[in-house]
Amino acid sequence: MKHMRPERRQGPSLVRGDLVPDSTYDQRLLDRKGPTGWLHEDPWRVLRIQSEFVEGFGALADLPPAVTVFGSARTSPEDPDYKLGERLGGALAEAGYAVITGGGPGVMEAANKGALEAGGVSVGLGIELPHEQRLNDYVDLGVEFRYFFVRKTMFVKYACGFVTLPGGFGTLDELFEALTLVQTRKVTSFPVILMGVRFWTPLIDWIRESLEAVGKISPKDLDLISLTDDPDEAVRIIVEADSTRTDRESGG
Ligand SMILES: CC(C)=CCNc1ncnc2c1ncn2[C@@H]1O[C@H](COP(=O)(O)O)[C@@H](O)[C@H]1O
Repeated sequence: MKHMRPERRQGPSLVRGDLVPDSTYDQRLLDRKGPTGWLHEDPWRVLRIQSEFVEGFGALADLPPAVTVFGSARTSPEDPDYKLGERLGGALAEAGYAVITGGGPGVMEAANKGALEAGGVSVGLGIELPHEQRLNDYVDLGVEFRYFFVRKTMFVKYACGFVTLPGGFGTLDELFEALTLVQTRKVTSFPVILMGVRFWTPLIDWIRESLEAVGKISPKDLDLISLTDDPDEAVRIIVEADSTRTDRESGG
């Protein structure tokens, strides 16, 4: 049967009938007075997301081995956790690791400060948030992201381990994403270290009693988490995992 309906080829797509628009993509692109809604439509967003990956990969590809540090944005410089973050950043830098954080205030700032003052590479991967905010002053290499999921890829791709200090929802989200990636072997020889024994012990107990005890995780999954208050111990765990990975990759 012959189609009498109007039709239009649009690149790889064919549209007919009521789906044929009044204008073409080119017209809309070139019409400076036209609507700007397309800037916020999904195909355009895909390009923006792609560009965020390209920018991130480009900025971070030449980093030395790095460790990502997570923790509360709300920790004040007087809080002992801030000191802990600083000491950790310093110890990582002295061991030759770049320190990556979310670039914000609190624990992120503390870890960046420690790394910078110890002469290390201090990296902040910022995120666009509803309230105005800038990268903390101790970031030497900063990349700003619009999309959380792109930024999270960078946290994992350019690190050989995660250290998590006390924090809230953001920190827990990052911690459990890391654990899931290790549990499902998307990343291997990748230590996940919790610092702040008093803060984390109730969570570890809950995981043991409410997840492991009823089979929601396997007993060995708990071994994926290390718990310490000592920055040097955290560094030692990372160095050890690093050499295991290097041995494996070189067939040793
Ligand atoms: C004062 C304030 C709330 C600022 C928020 N500014 C932020 N800047 C950068 N990363 C952030 C920020 N808030 C949350 N995050 C991300 O989520 C984690 C902290 O979230 P939370 O404070 O634990 O839940 C950080 O590791 C970081 O990656």
